[in-house]
Amino acid sequence: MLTGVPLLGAAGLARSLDVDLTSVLTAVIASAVVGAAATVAVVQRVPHRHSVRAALLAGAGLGAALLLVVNVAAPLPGLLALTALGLPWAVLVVSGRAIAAATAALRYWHVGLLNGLGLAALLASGTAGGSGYHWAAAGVLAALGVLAGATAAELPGDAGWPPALRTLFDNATRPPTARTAVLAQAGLGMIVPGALIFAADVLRTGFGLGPRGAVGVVGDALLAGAALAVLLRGERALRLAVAAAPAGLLVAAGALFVEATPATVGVVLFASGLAVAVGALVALAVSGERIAAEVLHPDARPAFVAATSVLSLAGGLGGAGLLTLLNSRYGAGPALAVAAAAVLVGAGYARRVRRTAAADAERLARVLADEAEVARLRHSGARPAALSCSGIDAAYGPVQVLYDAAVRVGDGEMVAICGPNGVGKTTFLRVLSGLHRPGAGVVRLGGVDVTALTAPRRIELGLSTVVGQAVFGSLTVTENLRMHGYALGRRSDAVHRGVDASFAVFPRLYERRDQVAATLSGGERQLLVLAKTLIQRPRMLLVDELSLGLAPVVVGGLLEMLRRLNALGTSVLVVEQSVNVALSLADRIYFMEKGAMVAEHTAGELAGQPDLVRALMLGGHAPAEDTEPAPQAQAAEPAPQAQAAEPAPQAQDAPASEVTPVDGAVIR
Ligand SMILES: Nc1ncnc2c1ncn2[C@@H]1O[C@H](COP(=O)(O)OP(=O)(O)OP(=O)(O)O)[C@@H](O)[C@H]1O
Repeated sequence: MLTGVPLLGAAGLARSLDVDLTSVLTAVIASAVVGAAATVAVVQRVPHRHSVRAALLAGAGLGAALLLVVNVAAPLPGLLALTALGLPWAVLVVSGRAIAAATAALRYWHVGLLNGLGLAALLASGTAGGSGYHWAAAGVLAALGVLAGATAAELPGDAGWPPALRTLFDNATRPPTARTAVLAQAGLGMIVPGALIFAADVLRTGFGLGPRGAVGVVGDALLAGAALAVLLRGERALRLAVAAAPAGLLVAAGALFVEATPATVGVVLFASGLAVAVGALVALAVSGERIAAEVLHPDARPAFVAATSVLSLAGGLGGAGLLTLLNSRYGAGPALAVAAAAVLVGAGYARRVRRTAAADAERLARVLADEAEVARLRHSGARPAALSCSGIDAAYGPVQVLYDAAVRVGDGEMVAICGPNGVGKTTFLRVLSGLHRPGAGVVRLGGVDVTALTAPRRIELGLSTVVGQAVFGSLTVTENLRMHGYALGRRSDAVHRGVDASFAVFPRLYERRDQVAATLSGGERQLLVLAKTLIQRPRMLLVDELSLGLAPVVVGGLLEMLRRLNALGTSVLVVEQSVNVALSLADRIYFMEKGAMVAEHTAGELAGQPDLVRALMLGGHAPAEDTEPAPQAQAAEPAPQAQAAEPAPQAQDAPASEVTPVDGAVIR
């Protein structure tokens, strides 16, 4: 699969290797199916299930035995199947290991793959003419793919089956360093596999070698490249490889122009140039991957390996097509020279990787330290925070909105986030609930890292979000509640129990149980939205601007309901523009400014300190001596001031004690 044999070059290949075209295409398809199915199976399941691990190892062993047969009989399917089956192995060795061991394993997998390709090519050139593709072998390969798929399908998992490719890439590319490295694979993949296949053809046509001789020279070059890839280590390899890869390709291209030299010298020159280029490119890929692996959380590494492989395949197909095209139009030498230039451009990623790696590694260190803390808490019998997140960056296209944002909501705690319009509060909640993908950072629910999980999975884990007043207007209150229960996949008796529990907490809704939701007042609709969360019995509730657009008297009632939910054991995080509402509700308040949390205070610290509160809301920072807000903040940022100073409909400036709930009790 990694080799990504070019469909466009298949005809030339079939000719040069004396294998019929149908066989080549069948081999490509069979290998792609096996590789994709096995990769996806491993990526999704293996880190968690030992039995699957064993099954896949057995499958890979079987595949290896099969390869011996296929390699001897037909070289091309052998090469393809080797790479297809090699990928899951790589994922296996990388998953769940310490960084050093995983990166070493990754490195040697690449080297092993190169050696395997070289040996298979030599074996083929030494023992076989093309004898056509064995249909029986294709059947076994396809069966292996089905086996891998079936193994995965019967197991429960996070991403469902088939898993979304988007999820795979999302998981693999969260830190910028990993993103660059994954994308670079498309560029590198363009050259490596394409060049090999192309080289065999050039050796046949340019130097007059027979199919066995051509494949043999490529095999030699690959073995030499493998040796070079071992020699080029660490970060230095990035710099060396950037120079060596294009140089190697130019030497190979040059060999084609030196017509005066005996053919053997030309072949040696060509093969050595190819070896240098391939070895350097592999070293480049591995170094980039190694650095990326160091900044990736161990759980994300399998997805990373799979994503790089998928892009290599895409690059391989594109690159081989491009080389074939250039070769047919302008000849082999110019094609190789263009490839060298492309490598030079593509290799610029090395510098980018080095630029972002330090910051990403620092973030990962913080994440791992958090995890260690969660593990320690669990060990000591304490319950981890209901919700915690750190290092959250988020953007809409090129516009970054959140910067290293972090909050923590303890088990059973009620916490608020306050801040002026447009600072990113809603975006932050969207990140927490899984509706917006963060550029960086980690979200944990009850100590479990949910950053890579979809919104529905987070709901299953006990997270619920209240945004707006989303109800079905044509359905009654009871029907709305039931509908929500069924949508969550609850059984009928559980739904009925949930509806009864909601009515017990919200008697006002019980009174209107047969009224269609469209005729409810705004506050009642909001109550209905809150009641829906009761059916869900969330462990953690996120609430966005509960008070928005509602009269203070209605807001008071809603706040009381939130308190009841909290008393029933639900931890709550509310986003509020009104500090008074936040103060009347929360144990702690975070203040947000320009996408970052700039202050955190307990409600007790803020009580009776209006100047401090005003300063925090206007500038996001406490005044030095708890007096007037900093004058320069006022002068420098007139817009947020103006926005915040405007009284909100829910009487933002009214003291908390003046907010009266529906039932008549005074909220404090
Ligand atoms: N879908 C989007 N595409 C582009 N930019 C967006 C999008 N949604 C929000 N933004 C921008 O991101 C920034 C933060 O918006 P967000 O809604 O998170 O802020 P907020 O603090 O919740 O504001 P408010 O209190 O007014 O609801 C704003 O500048 C907004 O214009």
